[in-house]
Order: sequence, then structure tokens, then C-alpha cells
Amino acid sequence: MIPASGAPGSAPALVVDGVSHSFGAVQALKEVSFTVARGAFTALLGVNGAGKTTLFSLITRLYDSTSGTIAVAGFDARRSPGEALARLGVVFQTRALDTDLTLRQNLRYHAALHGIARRPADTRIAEVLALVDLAERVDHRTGALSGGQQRRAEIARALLHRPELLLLDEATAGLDVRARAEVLALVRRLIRHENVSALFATHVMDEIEAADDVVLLHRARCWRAAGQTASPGRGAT
Ligand SMILES: Nc1ncnc2c1ncn2[C@@H]1O[C@H](COP(=O)(O)OP(=O)(O)OP(=O)(O)O)[C@@H](O)[C@H]1O
Repeated sequence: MIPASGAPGSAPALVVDGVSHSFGAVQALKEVSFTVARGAFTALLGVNGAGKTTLFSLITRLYDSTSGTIAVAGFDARRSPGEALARLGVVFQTRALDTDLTLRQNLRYHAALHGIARRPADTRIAEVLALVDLAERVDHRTGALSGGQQRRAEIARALLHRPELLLLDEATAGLDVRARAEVLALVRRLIRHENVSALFATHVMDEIEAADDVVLLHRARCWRAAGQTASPGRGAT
């Protein structure tokens, strides 16, 4: 049995336990259970339609789960949504930056959404842009950045409030080989140096390394949770 949550501070970055979700007759997730350990790169592998985005929508509270529990850094997403969401940084499958605004304007806007005052926001913006290697682009319109730079800018945006867990939904989709590699290397570097964990949804096997934890979603079920605290085969058919 996976604990639904643990003492905040020592709890896993993410615990998903027995989560199911349906859209009418379509069951998108069936009894999905897995854990993202602190400091882990966990790949959420699944073909289109496997349920990855639905799972992300449940973790981020866009949808309410019809069964099971989700805990972010020990905070139950349903009972303590504010605490749970404050510890999440999300890079959505669809682009989230305003392409007419500069990188600085975009990041200031998102910092304000997180309640970060202007001066600390500007300090943090400089920090996160340095982390993603875009410091010199701060006054560039984001629409003028390359696809890979835009993804890195979105990762910078997700880091603004110092989350403990990054959720990345197909963050490399549409990028060329080099830009894909840069995004992956960046996420792995952040895990090593920035005290953050990552759940990285992808359908590309090549993006997974031997040391990664892998959660395989197939036809709404979690088939394998290598290196996880979940029992092997739990939730599998
Ligand atoms: N809003 C919705 N209404 C009805 N069915 C939906 C809805 N969203 C997702 N589904 C269905 O739920 C299942 C899981 O979809 P989901 O988008 O979570 O998969 P995915 O793994 O993220 O795929 P993709 O990589 O294509 O986004 C699919 O059968 C999909 O058609």
C-alpha cells in the first residue's frame, strides 16, 4: 500500500494511489498508482490517448479525481490544494507564454500570479533565466525565440515559485533532435542541482535513460513502475 501522503518535508515528491477517471463512457485512467521519489527523473511513458494529460489534469486539480488520492510533497491535492499546487511547477503540452510579450514581461506576469512582489520577482527571473541559459534573451519577444528556447522559457516560468515537483507534458514535442536533447539535459541538470523532481510525460522511448524511473501508462492502466515503491504490476491487467 502506498501512503496517500507522508510528513511534508520527507514525503515523496508525488504519490498517486488508486486514481481513476472517466469521461462519460471513456475510462481514461483505471486504478493508477505510482510514486515519484524526491530527486528522481520519472518518465511517464505512454502512446497518444494513454491517459497522460488526464493524469496531469488531476494532479493540477483541473479535474477532480473520482477515486484514489494524489499527494504532492505530502500534501493531499484534494484536502490541501493550495499547499499541493504551491509545490508544483507545470509545463503544459500547449504553449503557455504570450508570444507578443518579452520574456521578462511574461515572467513578471506569472510571478505576480504566484504573489511574488516585483523586486524579488526580478531577482528570481534573473536566476531562472540563468538556469535555462536564456539570460541574454530577457528583453526578447518570446514569439521571436526558437521552439527549444520557448520550451526552456516555459521551464523557467514553471520554476519561478521554487516548486518541489516539475510536471512536464510532452515538453519536447515538435522540437528538433538538438533542441530535444537540450530540454532533457536541462531537466536532468535541474534535478541534480535545484532540489526538484520531475514527472516527464513522453511517448518517445529514446528520451528515457537507464537510471530513470519509468511509469508506463497503457490503455488507462499503469503497467509498470520500475524503481518505484509501488508493487510491481499494481493496477496492471
Ligand atoms: N475532455 C475529454 N472528453 C472526453 N474524452 C477525453 C477527454 N480528454 C481525454 N479524453 C479521452 O481520454 C483518454 C486519455 O486521453 P489523454 O489526453 O489523457 O491521453 P494522453 O496520453 O495525454 O494522449 P496525448 O499524448 O494524445 O495527449 C483518451 O481516450 C481520450 O480520448
